[in-house]
Amino acid sequence: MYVGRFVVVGPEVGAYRVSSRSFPNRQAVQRDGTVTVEPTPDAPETDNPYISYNGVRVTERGAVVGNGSHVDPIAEKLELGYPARDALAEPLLSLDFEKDDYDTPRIAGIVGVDAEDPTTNADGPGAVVGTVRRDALLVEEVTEPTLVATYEEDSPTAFDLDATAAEAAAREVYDHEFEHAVCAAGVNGAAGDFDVSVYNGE
Ligand SMILES: NC(=O)c1ncn([C@@H]2O[C@H](COP(=O)(O)O)[C@@H](O)[C@H]2O)c1NC=O
Repeated sequence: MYVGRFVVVGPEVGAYRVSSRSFPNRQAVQRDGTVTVEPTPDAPETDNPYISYNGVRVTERGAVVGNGSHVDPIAEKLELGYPARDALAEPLLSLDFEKDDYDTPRIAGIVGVDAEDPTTNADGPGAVVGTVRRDALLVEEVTEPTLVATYEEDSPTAFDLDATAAEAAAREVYDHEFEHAVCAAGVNGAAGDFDVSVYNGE
């Protein structure tokens, strides 16, 4: 099954996988707490605005994962002190689904939300996941690893993630049977202390 890009988001571990039929020549590059999805040096030129972006951004109040340019404003709103639910919801709503041939949804999540955050019920680290599609804006707290993908699995649903560490999470989602894996990133930890890892296959 092809589900396109997907995130898995839990309170202390999360991951993002790029799967792609159209733009497979891409890699995940880590610089400190940021993972950028970008074309490989041998990739054909494209003017598609949706294929290069930061897919992970770590902040002091949670680690953001997602499939496009909304990751940056979500991280910035967290850093500004917005509650996690609102930091996730506002950029999804204002940027909306992608204006491509597929109306590709934007998907995102925040891992390791500070226990003080007013929009989670968690005593320890919390997590929020969301998507904006043509027909919905869904944003909710989750207490177990939860998947949302761009296609098919396009509403948050429980996901059986074994990994508890960033590197293992990146590998696990890369190796998942969903088709056309390209690259992946993993994150684990809690606010103020996150590990980030990327995996681009062998
Ligand atoms: N985030 C990404 O890495 C990404 N890769 C491709 N897209 C969009 O999704 C469309 C379909 O891509 P594909 O056939 O690779 O699933 C592309 O034309 C592009 O508009 C993306 N946008 C959202 O997922």
